[in-house]
Amino acid sequence: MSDMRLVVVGAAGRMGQTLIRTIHSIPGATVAGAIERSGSPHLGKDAGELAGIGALDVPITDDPLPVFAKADGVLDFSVPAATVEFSGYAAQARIVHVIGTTGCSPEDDARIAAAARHAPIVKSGNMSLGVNLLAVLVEQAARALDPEEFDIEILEMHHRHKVDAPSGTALLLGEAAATGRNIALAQNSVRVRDGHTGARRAGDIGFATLRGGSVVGDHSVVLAGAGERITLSHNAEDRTIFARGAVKAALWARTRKPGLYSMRDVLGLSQAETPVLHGSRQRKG
Ligand SMILES: NC(=O)C1=CN([C@@H]2O[C@H](COP(=O)(O)OP(=O)(O)OC[C@H]3O[C@@H](n4cnc5c(N)ncnc54)[C@H](OP(=O)(O)O)[C@@H]3O)[C@@H](O)[C@H]2O)C=CC1
Ligand SMILES: O=C(O)C1=N[C@H](C(=O)O)C[C@H](O)C1
Repeated sequence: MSDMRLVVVGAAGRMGQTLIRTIHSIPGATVAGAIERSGSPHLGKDAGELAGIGALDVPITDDPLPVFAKADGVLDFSVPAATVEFSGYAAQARIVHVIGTTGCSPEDDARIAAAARHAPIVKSGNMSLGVNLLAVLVEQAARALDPEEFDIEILEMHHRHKVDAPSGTALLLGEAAATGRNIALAQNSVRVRDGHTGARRAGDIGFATLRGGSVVGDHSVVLAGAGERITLSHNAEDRTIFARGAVKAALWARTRKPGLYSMRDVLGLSQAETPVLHGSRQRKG
C-alpha cells in the first residue's frame, strides 16, 4: 500500500509540531498538509521548518477542504470547536480522522459520532500505549475491589498552558473505573471539592487537578481502603508517545469501515484478558 498521506491540524501547536516530526520519522506515513486557524501568525510557514526538521514543502494554510481532498487521514489535536468542524470535512472527504482533542462537550461528541457514520474516526483522551494499558488495569482493579471498602480517586498534573480539566485522560481512567464497577461515571463522580463538603460518599469516583510548569502529563489512580492503598500511575515524559499512537491509529483505521473507534480498539486491548504489547513500536532507520 502507498504511504498514508496525513494532514495535521493545529500544526503549529505543541502536539501539532510533535506530530509533524513523528510522521516524518515513521515508515508508511507522510505529511500531506498542515492546517492552522485563520489569523494564525504561522500561516504560510513551512510545517517542517516550524517543527525543526527542515523544509517539507508543506505550507501551513487555513483552507482545509483542498488539503483534505488530497489526503488519506487527518491528525487533530486542536480545540473542540475546530475538531467538530474538521470531523464534518473529513466525513465529506471519506478520510480517517484521528482526534486527540480533549474538553469536548456532549454536544460536540454527538456531532463527532454523526460524522463517524461516513468515515472512520479514532478518538481518545490519550493516545499512548501506557495510558491505555493503565486503563485496562484500572478497570480490572475496580472490578476486583468492593466499592464499600475501596475509594477511587484520580489525580492529574499538567503544564501551565492546559485549558481543560479534568484532563481527557483522567476522564478516560474514570470511565474505566466506572466500567469495572458497572456504574455510570456521570452519576458517580465528584469533579470539584471546596468548603464543607461532608464525608465522602461510598462509590464516588473523585478527581483532583494540578497545573504548573512544563509537566507533559501525570496521572494516578488511587484505590484507598482501610489501612492500605493501591496506586496505579503513568507519567508521560515526552509528547512523542501521543504522536506515535496517533499515527498508529491512522494506519490502523485506514482499512476500517466508518465508525467511532477508541485507542483500545487500535491497540487490541478491548477484549484482551492478557494484553500482549511486545514489538508494538516501529521506527525508521
Ligand atoms: N489525546 C492525547 O493523547 C493528547 C491530547 N492532547 C490534547 O490536544 C489538544 C491540543 O494540545 P496542545 O498541542 O498542547 O495545544 P496547543 O494550544 O499547543 O495547540 C493547539 C493548536 O490548535 C490551533 N487551533 C486553534 N483553533 C484552530 C482552528 N480553528 N483550526 C486549526 N487550528 C486551530 C491553535 O492555534 P492558536 O494557538 O493560534 O489558537 C494551536 O496551534 C488539547 O485538547 C490537549 O488536551 C494533547 C496531548 C495528547
Ligand atoms: O493537554 C495536554 O498536554 C494533554 N492532554 C491530554 C489530556 O487531557 O489528558 C493527554 C495528555 O495528558 C496531555
